[in-house]
Amino acid sequence: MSDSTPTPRERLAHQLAEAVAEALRSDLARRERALLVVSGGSTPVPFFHALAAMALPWSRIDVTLADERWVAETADDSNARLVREHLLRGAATEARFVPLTSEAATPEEGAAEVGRRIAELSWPASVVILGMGGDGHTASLFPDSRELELALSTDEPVVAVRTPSQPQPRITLSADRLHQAYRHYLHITGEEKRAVLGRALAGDDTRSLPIRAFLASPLSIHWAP
Ligand SMILES: O=C(O)[C@H](O)[C@@H](O)[C@H](O)[C@H](O)COP(=O)(O)O
Repeated sequence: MSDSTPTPRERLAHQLAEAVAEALRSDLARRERALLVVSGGSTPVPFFHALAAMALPWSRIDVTLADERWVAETADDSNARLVREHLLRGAATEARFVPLTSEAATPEEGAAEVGRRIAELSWPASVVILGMGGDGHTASLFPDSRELELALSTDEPVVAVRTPSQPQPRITLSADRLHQAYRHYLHITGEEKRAVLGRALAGDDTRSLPIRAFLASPLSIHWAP
């Protein structure tokens, strides 16, 4: 295989970027603005690069996050920083990015303001991109979070989340808000996550594997080894 041959994960990233770009174009043919909700972590980076290179009317696209760590945008683990560095570049800098943090010291104090900001976007979203962790979490819906029940049941747009397995306090779009989209794409890679997804598909206890909150409605699964 020559160096220029894309890896399966690179091909996956490009195929997903093409699907998302087509979805955005289709929605923008009938509405003034379109909303794209993306997840953080490491998996999305090649997808962000591929999408940023797509020819789109970026000035008519709003981008926000499925969740965020309550850290400054200068922090290494800020999802807003990840989006600004890897997606909002070139023509895509014209997109309107709406972050999930505020000046408040904690997500609990900032949730009302962030919730108002999120609620003002052009819902239903055109696309929600979900990732998944090895524990079956998606966004910041974690099995060991004491706010999981609330995040799965509230109609508030965002929920402040404290999770023993995570070093930072977080804020997440609620499951109800994440469901308010025309399309949901799950972007995962590797054998471990394929096995987790297989377990999730074989059961129905959402609290143990929160990704299950999105398996009962249309979900386009994008996986590469
Ligand atoms: O803020 C985050 O980390 C994400 O929103 C989170 O839900 C992510 O999608 C999974 O943790 C998978 O992360 P990786 O892509 O790094 O495996």
